[in-house]
Amino acid sequence: MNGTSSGSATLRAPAARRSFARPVALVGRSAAMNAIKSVASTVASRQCTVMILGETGAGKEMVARYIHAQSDRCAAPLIPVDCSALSDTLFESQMFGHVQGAFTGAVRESLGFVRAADGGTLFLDEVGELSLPLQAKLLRVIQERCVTPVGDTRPHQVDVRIVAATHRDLAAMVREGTFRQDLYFRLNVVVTTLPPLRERAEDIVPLANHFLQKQAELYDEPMRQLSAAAAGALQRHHWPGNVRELANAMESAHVLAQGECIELSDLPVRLQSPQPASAETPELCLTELERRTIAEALRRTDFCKAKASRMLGINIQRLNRRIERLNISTRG
Ligand SMILES: Nc1ncnc2c1ncn2[C@@H]1O[C@H](COP(=O)(O)OP(=O)(O)OP(=O)(O)O)[C@@H](O)[C@H]1O
Repeated sequence: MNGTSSGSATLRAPAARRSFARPVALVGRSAAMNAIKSVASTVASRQCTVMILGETGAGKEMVARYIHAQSDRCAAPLIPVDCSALSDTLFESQMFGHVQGAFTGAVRESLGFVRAADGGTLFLDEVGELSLPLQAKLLRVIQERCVTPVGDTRPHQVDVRIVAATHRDLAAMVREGTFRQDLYFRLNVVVTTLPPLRERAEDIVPLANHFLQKQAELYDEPMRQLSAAAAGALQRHHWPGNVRELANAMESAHVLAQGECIELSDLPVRLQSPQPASAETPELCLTELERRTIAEALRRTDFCKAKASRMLGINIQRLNRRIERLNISTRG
C-alpha cells in the first residue's frame, strides 16, 4: 500500500494541514465495485465508521481512499495507520501525539495520527492485528473522540471518520476471545466487502489496462494493448495476490514487451499456462506466493531490505514482519 498523505505505516504525523482533495480512480465495473461506490456516496456526508473486509491486495486501502475522496471531508487528510506496526509502549505517542520534551527523544511536538486526521479520515489498516490492550485504548478514542497527547494535561476533541480494514474474520476472533466484542460492534457500523479479484472477473481487464496506462505515463511511452491471448490468460489466473499481483504483472509485462502489444509470452510464466484446478486452499496459495515474491525481491536486491521493500511497495517494518512470519532467509 502506498500512503499518499504520509506513507502507510509512517509513524510521523504531517506537520501542517494541506488540501488533500484529489480524485481517486477506483477502477472496476463489477457488481461488487458498484456496491462499494454506492456505499461511498451514501456515507459521504456522515461521520459513520466504515469497515472494509477483503483479502490481502484486494484494494482495501484504495477503497478507503475512494470513500474519503467522495466525502465532505476530502479537503482534510486521510491518515493511514498500519495497526500491525503500532507498539504497545509507544501507542499513545503514535496515536495521540506528544508535547515537546514529554520524554527523552521528544525533541519537538508531534500531532499523532488521530489529531493529524482531524476533519478527515483515520484509516485503521489491519485492525485485526491489534493486541487486546491496544484494542481497549482504541475503543476509548472511538467512543470519546477525544485524545490527550503525552505530556499534556488538556484533552483535545477530534472530528474524524474512522475507516477500518482487515483480511481477518473478526467475528471468529471475537468468538476466540482475541478481538473485543465492544470494539467489533463499534467498528462494524457500515460493512463493505471487497471480493477477491478471481470472483470479479469483469474487473480484471479494466484494471490491467489501468496499470498499463500508468506504466505508459510513467515512462512517457505509448500504452501497450493486451493481445487476446494475454487477456484470456489474465481472466483464467486465480490471482492469489489479488489486484497487487495484477499490478506487478502489468509492470513487468510493460517492461518486457517488445512490440506494441502485450503478448502471452510477455506475462509472468505462472500466468502463461492454464492453472490446474488447485487442491490447495487460497490461503495456502497466497502464503506461498507471498513467500516466493519476498524471497525473489530479496535475491534481486542482493538481500538489501530497504531496496526489496521499495520493490515490493511495502514499508520495511512490514517486510521484516513478513520475513519473520514466513521464515524467509535473508542471506544469499
Ligand atoms: N479498484 C482499483 N482501482 C485501481 N487500483 C487499484 C484498485 N484496487 C487496488 N488497486 C491497486 O492495487 C494495489 C493494492 O491495493 P491496496 O493496497 O488498496 O490493497 P489492500 O487490500 O489494502 O492490501 P493489504 O491487504 O496488503 O493492505 C495498490 O497499488 C492499489 O492502488
